[in-house]
Amino acid sequence: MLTVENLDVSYGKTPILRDISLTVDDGEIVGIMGKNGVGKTTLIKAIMGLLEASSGRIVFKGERVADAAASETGTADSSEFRARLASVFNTSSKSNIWVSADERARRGMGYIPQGRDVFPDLTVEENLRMGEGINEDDSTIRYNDVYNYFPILEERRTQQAGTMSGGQQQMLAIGRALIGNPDLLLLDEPSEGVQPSIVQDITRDLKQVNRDLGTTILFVEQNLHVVQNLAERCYAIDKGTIIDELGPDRIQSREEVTEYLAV
Ligand SMILES: Nc1ncnc2c1ncn2[C@@H]1O[C@H](COP(=O)(O)OP(=O)(O)OP(=O)(O)O)[C@@H](O)[C@H]1O
Repeated sequence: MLTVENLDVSYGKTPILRDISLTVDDGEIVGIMGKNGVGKTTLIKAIMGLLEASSGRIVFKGERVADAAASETGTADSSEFRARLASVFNTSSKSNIWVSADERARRGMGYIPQGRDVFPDLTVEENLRMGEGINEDDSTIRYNDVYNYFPILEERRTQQAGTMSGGQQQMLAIGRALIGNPDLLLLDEPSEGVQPSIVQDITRDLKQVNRDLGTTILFVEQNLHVVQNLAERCYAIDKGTIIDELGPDRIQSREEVTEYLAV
């Protein structure tokens, strides 16, 4: 479903992610855990196409959606320079394949940002409708699915999203992504600002979505419960680099997991 190879991402000249490689198989639920500020959001945004890589590749469903050849300095500036050189000399640059976030969404990536970004003044139903149009299949089925997983959204269909709790807004953001019929759901800290009992509900619902619809899930988290109860496999990230990969047995070890989390 997804392969990330040797990805570097910088903000201006400040390198943030270094040599990130990971894979997510079709139908898998994979977590990326790490403490505050280690680069989790940066990674998920780069996969979604909201940030450009300075080097490395991202392959989604067998097609490259980002490919920036390795550069000496590893900054975005040098890849721009390479692209300019390629155009001056009329050579085809192997680097700088870049598929926009919109197009990645059309190809099947669904993104649930940190903080959810629901439209506070729109109703629940209007927010869900924002997920349409990405994938033009029969979305009636998807609405039924969403209301089935999150009955509270059906109850509150006409309520303004901004008046709902953090957990309900998170359900709405997941529902909005599901309306687009994604093959891969990318979630940025789904537990943030959500009370613990609702975190458990959301974890259970995401597993159910994965089982019923076959949706592949990649999430970043620093919440122990979510990591242990949602991930089938997990990468640990620190200072912009992947430092460990944990299988199911190690994920169940509280000591092993907490070592990588801010608890
Ligand atoms: N727009 C930006 N410009 C410059 N530096 C940034 C920007 N956004 C984030 N950073 C820096 O990049 C690093 C990684 O940030 P990122 O948000 O990816 O971490 P994170 O692991 O998601 O953290 P958190 O758990 O707090 O959300 C941090 O040092 C942060 O200060």
